[in-house]
Parts: sequence; structure tokens; C-alpha cells
Amino acid sequence: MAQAGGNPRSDGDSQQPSIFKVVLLGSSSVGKSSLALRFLKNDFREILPTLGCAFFTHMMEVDGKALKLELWDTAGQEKYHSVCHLYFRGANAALLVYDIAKKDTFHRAQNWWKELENEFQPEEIVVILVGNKMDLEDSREVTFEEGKTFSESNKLLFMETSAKLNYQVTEAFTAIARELLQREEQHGGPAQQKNPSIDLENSASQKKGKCCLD
Ligand SMILES: Nc1nc2c(ncn2[C@@H]2O[C@H](COP(=O)(O)OP(=O)(O)OP(=O)(O)O)[C@@H](O)[C@H]2O)c(=O)[nH]1
Repeated sequence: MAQAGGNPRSDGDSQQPSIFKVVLLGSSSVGKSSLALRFLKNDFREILPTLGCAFFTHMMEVDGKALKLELWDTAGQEKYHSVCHLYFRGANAALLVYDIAKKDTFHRAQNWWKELENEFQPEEIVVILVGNKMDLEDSREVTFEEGKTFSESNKLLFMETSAKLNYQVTEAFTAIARELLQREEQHGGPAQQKNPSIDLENSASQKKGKCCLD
């Protein structure tokens, strides 16, 4: 394993929420930024392709426990592929997003899973496979069963979503948050992060149109 997942961070004060790094991975145009925009702002609009990576933080509460998610929305365009590896270092969770109306994006999500498997021990990262654009039922190329079968055989969480219709978007992020908190509890509470996130100031390319999430 080349790189271990980062432990959730805390400043040592048990009252402070844990911080988890969550990366969004998948082909270009599957709707990663749209899922983030829907989750963070309950909005949906045309967004320009992500350049490099966009970064957001979000406080939330799950089952009475507060936590902070650091969301890293990566660019799906192939030219950014190698950069994405930098961004998933130290991640606690990943959303592997595909477009249910584009079979090749499902295969790409499966390849991302292989890459994560090479980087992380199974217990180091929470992964959810997300079949987005489920509003495009008439053009569906990936069945619900295909997504479910792949997830079950690889012990991933799975959900179909529509950023456009606001269907199961919050649920997908909440499922991740819940699993992260459960794992943290099993491992005896928050610890200092072993592999801190890379320096945002120096290395995160900003997304054109990122302002729409601010
Ligand atoms: N019908 C439908 N369209 C969607 C949905 N989510 C996103 N889109 C559209 O898909 C296109 C791509 O969305 P983005 O969110 O930019 O996709 P991305 O995965 O972030 O793309 P990159 O930044 O290139 O990696 C846009 O035109 C969105 O409006 C959805 O749930 N349903």
C-alpha cells in the first residue's frame, strides 16, 4: 500500500467535531460538482468543468453528532487524472460517481475503485458508489442491479441519485458521514491525522465558477 488513509482530525478537544476528508471522483460530466452544489447549497445549475480540484467545507450533524466534511471535488477530465491522485491522499471517504445513462462512466468508476484499493487498506476509507442522473431513466445504460452487485461484491455503499431532482443527494453524504462516525467510534475516537491534506493555498487549482458554491 503506497498511502494510508488519514485519520479524522480533531484539535484534541472532545467537544470539537471531527474533520473528515471526502473526495469526489469520476468521469467528466457525471455530476460531481452538481452533487456538491445540491448538497451544500440545495441548488442546481450549469457548472463549468472543474479545473484540477475545488474545495469546500461543510458542517453537519448526524445522529446528534456534529462533524465537518472537507469536500474535494476533483476534475473528471482525463488530463487531470494524475493530479486527482494527489487529492485523494489522506482521504477518509470517497464518492465514486458515474452517470447511469453512460456505461463507460460506470467502468471508469470501477477503475477508480481499483486505484483506491491499491492506495488504502479496506478499513481506511469509506467508499460510496453513486449512480447519478437517475432522472434520465429513458436513456439508462447501467441498471440499478449492476451498481448494487458491484457495490456488494466490493463492500461499498451504493446509492442512485439525481442532483437535478434533488433525489437522495443528502442521503448519500449522510450515509458516508454516518459510516465515518461509526468507524471513528469503533477505533476509539478521533486522532491526529497521519497524512494531512496537501496545502490548499499552494496546490488546489480553483474551479471556474467555484463562486457559485461560495
Ligand atoms: N439530467 C441530469 N443532469 C445532471 C445531473 N447532475 C448533473 N447534471 C448535468 O451534467 C453536466 C455535468 O455536471 P457537472 O456537475 O459539471 O459534472 P462533473 O462531474 O463535476 O464534471 P467535471 O467537472 O468535468 O469533472 C451539467 O450539464 C449538469 O447540469 C442530474 O442529476 N441529472
